[in-house]
Amino acid sequence: MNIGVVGAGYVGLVTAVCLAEVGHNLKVVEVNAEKVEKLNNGECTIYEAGLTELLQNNIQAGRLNFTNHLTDMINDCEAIFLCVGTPPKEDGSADLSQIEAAVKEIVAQSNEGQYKLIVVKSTVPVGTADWLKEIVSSHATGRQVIEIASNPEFLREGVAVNDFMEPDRIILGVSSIEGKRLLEKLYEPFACPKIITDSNTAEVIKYAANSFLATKISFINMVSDLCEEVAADVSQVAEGMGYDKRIGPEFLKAGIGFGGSCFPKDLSAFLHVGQARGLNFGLLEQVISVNEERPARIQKKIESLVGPLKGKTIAFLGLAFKANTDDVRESPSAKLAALLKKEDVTIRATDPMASANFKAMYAPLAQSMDFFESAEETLKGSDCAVILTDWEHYKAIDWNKIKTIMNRAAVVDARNLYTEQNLRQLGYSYAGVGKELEKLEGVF
Ligand SMILES: NC(=O)c1ccc[n+]([C@@H]2O[C@H](COP(=O)([O-])OP(=O)(O)OC[C@H]3O[C@@H](n4cnc5c(N)ncnc54)[C@H](O)[C@@H]3O)[C@@H](O)[C@H]2O)c1
Ligand SMILES: O=c1ccn([C@@H]2O[C@H](COP(=O)(O)OP(=O)(O)O[C@H]3O[C@H](CO)[C@@H](O)[C@H](O)[C@H]3O)[C@@H](O)[C@H]2O)c(=O)[nH]1
Repeated sequence: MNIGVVGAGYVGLVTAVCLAEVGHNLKVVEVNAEKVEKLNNGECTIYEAGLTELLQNNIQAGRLNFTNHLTDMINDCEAIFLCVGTPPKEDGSADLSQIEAAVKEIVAQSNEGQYKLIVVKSTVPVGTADWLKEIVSSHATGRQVIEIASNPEFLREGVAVNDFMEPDRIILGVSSIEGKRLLEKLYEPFACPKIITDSNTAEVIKYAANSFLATKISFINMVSDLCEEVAADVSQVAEGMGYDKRIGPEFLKAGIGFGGSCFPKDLSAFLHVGQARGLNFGLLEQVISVNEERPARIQKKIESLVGPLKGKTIAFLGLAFKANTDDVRESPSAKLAALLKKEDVTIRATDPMASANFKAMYAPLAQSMDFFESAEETLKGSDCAVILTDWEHYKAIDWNKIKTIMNRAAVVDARNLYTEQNLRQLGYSYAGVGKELEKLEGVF
């Protein structure tokens, strides 16, 4: 099938590459000319495991290309996926201006008489597809046959290719037999449950899924605070809860809280959607509030190990909002850095993939920080190491050697990457999240 994608960001690029991989012909329109040039040369614009190889293979196979102009692709494609941004407005609601502009452009450029399905993959509030249908009918000049469908995306950054190729489910919010048939044919190569529904239901599924996952995280973070008070171990609490099939083990890792381009913005938007209808969505307010307190809690842990912060040097291991991505949107590291800078702290920072993005996105803050390539270089002369991103290779750091180059042997492990006993045996003062095992040492 000939398919178009609007927006070559994290979702658009992965969608296009993966749909090309299963045999479709993809044309991607992206406003950023630099991205288009790089992508057509087979250069991946995001760090995502396995993506570069698939990008290059599919360009070579002639199934994938990128352009700056909608006119280059619009009338060849039966389905056009919208993968543009839906960032938060100041009041927390979703800004749909990129979606609106893209739909108006598609309508303006579409040939008359030709059926076209616009598929909204961006995360949008309930009612968006219906609103877009009104825009289409009020802007269509003649006999364009343009339909809107909703197909929310559930991929996670870092494992996006795998998530796209082997999804847990596919949600198809459609309003006609023609739209349903087209999407079923398009997704035929994917063997997973497919839920065919209306667009309102599809839109609610996406926000509800993200809000539920974020609720699990804030719940375990709340419990982890209690564990610290009563000398219990949150990792074992999560394990003990997770074996219950009704709860499940995923998304129960306590830490510095959730970040990224999705959970914070989608929770705010879902809260806004509920409140706008006069409903009690206070549960989500609490989920957000627990999450917002996490960086300050980590700051307190640093203080508990090194004393007053003024004039101290703190080493940040990790700037990405989680491992295996170069994305720093809503990164907890930026929130902690802003708090520590108020205390006149020197921050030395490193990340294997995300330093450049961090410097670009948090320019004024980043200018007051020092960046290094390796963890070892970053830790030199520091008073405390803070593990902020759960990069696997941080597990292999030789902390025995590092002790000799740090100013003080102290580690705050905001991701519970290490076992406290090991670091304490090496002579470190150590604080994880949700475990004050010092009190239990010698018992187990
Ligand atoms: N990032 C994720 O993991 C993820 C997962 C699922 C859903 N989503 C949702 O998908 C949407 C996109 O997210 P993202 O992370 O890919 O965003 P992004 O900012 O990485 O990418 C959006 C891209 O669209 C381009 N763009 C904007 N308007 C355009 C237009 N009119 N024509 C062509 N290109 C245009 C931008 O230049 C940018 O490259 C959001 O609604 C997000 O909530 C994101
Ligand atoms: O047990 C956990 C799991 C995650 N996190 C944090 O939660 C955030 C989000 O993690 P994750 O969900 O893995 O990353 P995203 O790539 O943001 O993916 C989420 O957001 C996407 C955009 O909507 C959805 O498509 C995905 O299904 C949804 O998992 C990160 O800061 C993680 O460090 C925790 O603190 N504890």
